[in-house]
Parts: sequence; structure tokens; C-alpha cells
Amino acid sequence: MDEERRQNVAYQYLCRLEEAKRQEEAQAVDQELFTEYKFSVDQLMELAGLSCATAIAKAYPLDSFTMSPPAVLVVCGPGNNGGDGLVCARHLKMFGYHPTVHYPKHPSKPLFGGLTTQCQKMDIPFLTEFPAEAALIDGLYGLVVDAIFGFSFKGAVREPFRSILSTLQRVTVPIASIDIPSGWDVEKGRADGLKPDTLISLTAPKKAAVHFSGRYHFLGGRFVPMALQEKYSLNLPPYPGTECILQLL
Ligand SMILES: NC(=O)C1=CN([C@@H]2O[C@H](COP(=O)(O)OP(=O)(O)OC[C@H]3O[C@@H](n4cnc5c(N)ncnc54)[C@H](O)[C@@H]3O)[C@@H](O)[C@H]2O)[C@H](O)CC1
Ligand SMILES: [K+]
Repeated sequence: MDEERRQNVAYQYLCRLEEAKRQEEAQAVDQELFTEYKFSVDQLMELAGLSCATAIAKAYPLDSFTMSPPAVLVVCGPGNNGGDGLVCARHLKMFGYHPTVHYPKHPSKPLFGGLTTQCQKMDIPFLTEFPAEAALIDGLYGLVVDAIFGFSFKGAVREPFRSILSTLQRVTVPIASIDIPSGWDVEKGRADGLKPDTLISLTAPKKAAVHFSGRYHFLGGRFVPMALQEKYSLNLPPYPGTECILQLL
């Protein structure tokens, strides 16, 4: 990692461990946005997913892909992190990328059904089987988006995600993880886990983000009202102008 960029003012914020959010705090902020501030999940997920697509477009511009078309595999999990992935896939398609989604566990909620239909109507293919060989993924896609688990992940990874993550650990194309590298303990990280090239922290970086050793780290999800930021001492660094992402690294 470039030492100069580690000196970046925004990154200094991240290094102050006490600012990074613990799992319960991240969930509490999330709950308060819904219960006290009356945001709907759909609203925040749209902004979160748009932040992710914007960060990806910044880190991996269309012309940086060696393959044509610029193919991206978006792997979506069973919770809201997976929903962020579906929104991200839709915006990536709008931006000119060719996303393919793998979504092995569909929750029955209408929100996820709607997001799936939107992607399907935009001709985004859904893979029913996950490629068992990492080399297959390397040959077909220039980037993998990890939208499997976010801040509610706990314990040992259950199937089918255990096999998926084991394959993803062997791919050589870059991985961009949404909110937290999937399979990592939200606070302690996982030394032998996924090693994404990019991390897009939503709302505020989680504690495990200090173990991130990839090239790019973005903050997204610019939707937390100031009073809530103050209540939870988020001390977020300022976003530039009207942008929906802030590059920390
Ligand atoms: N306020 C915000 O910042 C917003 C964040 N968003 C995103 O939502 C996720 C958190 O979503 P949540 O639904 O609470 O949980 P997850 O997606 O992390 O996963 C829950 C899902 O996973 C299953 N699960 C948990 N542990 C395991 C395991 N060991 N093995 C297998 N499966 C597991 C669990 O059963 C659930 O089904 C946050 O990180 C952001 O990405 C929202 O978009 C809204 C705004
Ligand atoms: K993730």
C-alpha cells in the first residue's frame, strides 16, 4: 500500500481506532435511522448501493478493464448487504459495466423481489450456479463485488456461502467488498479471510476496517443526519462538495 496515501488526512481519521464503529453501535445507528428518523430501508439501500457503484467506477474506470465488455460479478448475500449489492449492480449497468449477479438465497420480502426484478428487467443475468473454480471467475470477470455479509454477520460461515467465500479467496481479479469483507468478524477481522482490493464502508467504518490492507477504501452512505452523527460520536470526515463517496485511502 502506498505510504503517502496512508498519510492522507481522511485516512488518519480511520486510524483512530476509537472512531471505528463496533458491531452493536453500527446496528444501533441503523435502527435509529429507521425508527426515530423514519427512513425506509429502500431509501437508504438505494443511497448505499449508489455509493458503492460510484466508488467502484472511481477505483476501476471502464477503460481500466482489459476485457471487453467490462464484466463484473456481483455476489449477493441473504440480508441487506445483498440488497446493497443488487442496487449496486443496477447502477453499474447504468454506468456502462456488464454486471452478472449470483443471489443464491432470496429473502421473501417484497423489497428484495423488487430489486431482483429491476435487475432482470435491465438484462442483468443471474447465475444459478456459482463457478466452483476461481480460474473461471478470473477468465470471465474483471472485478468481483462482495455483497454477501455486512454488519450483522456472526459466527462460522454457513453454506452455500462457505464454499463461495473459499472460491473467492482464490480469485486473482480484484474484489470490492461492501461495508465489510464477508466472513470477517465485524470487530476483529479475519487474518486468513478474504483480502479485498477495495472496501466501501457505509455510514462509518466498522472496527475491523483497520485490518484492511487493500488499495482503496471509500466511505459511502452520506445519509446520516448531523444529530445522529453527534449522538454516536461518528466524527465523520467531511465529504467533498456534493459527492456521495469520500476516498479514505
Ligand atoms: N445504515 C446503513 O449503513 C445501511 C446499511 N445497509 C446495509 O445493510 C447491512 C446490514 O444488513 P443486515 O440485513 O442487518 O445484515 P447482513 O447483510 O450483514 O446479513 C444478515 C444475513 O446474513 C445471515 N448470516 C449471518 N451470519 C451468518 C453466517 N455465519 N453464515 C451464514 N449466514 C449468516 C443472516 O441470517 C441474515 O440472513 C450493512 O452492512 C449494509 O451493507 C442497508 O443498505 C441500509 C443502510
Ligand atoms: K460484504
